[in-house]
Amino acid sequence: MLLAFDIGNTHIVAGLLDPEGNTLLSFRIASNEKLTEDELFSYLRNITKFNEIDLKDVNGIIVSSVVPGLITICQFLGRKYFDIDPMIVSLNLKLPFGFSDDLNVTGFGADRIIGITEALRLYPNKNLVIFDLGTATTYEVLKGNTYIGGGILPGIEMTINSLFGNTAKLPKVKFGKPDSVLGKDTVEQIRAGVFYGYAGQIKYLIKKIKEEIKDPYIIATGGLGSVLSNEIDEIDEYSPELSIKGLYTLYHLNK
Ligand SMILES: Nc1ncnc2c1ncn2[C@@H]1O[C@H](COP(=O)(O)OP(=O)(O)O)[C@@H](O)[C@H]1O
Ligand SMILES: CC(C)(COP(=O)(O)O)[C@@H](O)C(=O)NCCC(=O)O
Ligand SMILES: [K+]
Repeated sequence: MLLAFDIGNTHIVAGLLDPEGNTLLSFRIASNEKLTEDELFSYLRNITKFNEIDLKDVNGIIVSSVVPGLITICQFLGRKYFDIDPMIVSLNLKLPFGFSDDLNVTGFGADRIIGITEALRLYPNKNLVIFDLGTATTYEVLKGNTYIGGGILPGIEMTINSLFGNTAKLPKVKFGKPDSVLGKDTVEQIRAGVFYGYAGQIKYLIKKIKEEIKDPYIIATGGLGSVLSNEIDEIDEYSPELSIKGLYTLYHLNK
């Protein structure tokens, strides 16, 4: 059984996958740099116990992280509780894709590597666009199995938080599809502006990307992707498990 960690700036998504790559369990905990390996293990132990999964069956660990400090915690956990040195996702691993020559990929996010890896396994013969809507939103553009470029923009909740944090009178609102673009009070007007404004940003980005590559298949993932994907018909698929499955695929490519 593979223990996989997808560590983002808001959440750690942990997954346990069987030898065939089926997800037996996945859970989320807050990305907190003060987390210790003992706390992480206690979450893991309690949640697997509740789901009647035996941690003794863990025979591999892989970690994708965009929070450097939390990589170390996963390494301590692997060594202390499993006697396993976790595989760390980076550009040094064997990847199922390459980068076009004009790119400088220094510091390329590990979360982006695993999303691309899984999207390519699912759709090996298509031009691909992957939107990962998390703390930040990223998009990746692939021509066949060559990464030709992408983008990064503030995540949806970051947009809401910055509106709330930088104004005296605006409340923090919950992201979601409002009834109308015409908000009838302050809260509805924030929800309308953020929801349709963010959808518009993604739609325009897709329009511009389609000027660069022909007939791309467009996948969205990330915690904030589901409600937005339903609104944007250019998005072909919302795949919440893309990252965790990408960790399984990458692990077996490098084991
Ligand atoms: N099951 C869930 N529980 C809590 N938050 C969720 C859940 N699914 C999605 N979210 C939303 O996803 C956001 C985090 O998305 P995620 O892709 O995990 O971010 P990151 O990878 O940047 O840490 C949270 O801010 C939350 O709004
Ligand atoms: C852009 C990101 C912060 C997104 O991470 P997340 O929203 O999952 O927390 C992450 O991919 C990252 O730290 N990237 C490094 C810079 C780069 O990929 O070029
Ligand atoms: K992410």
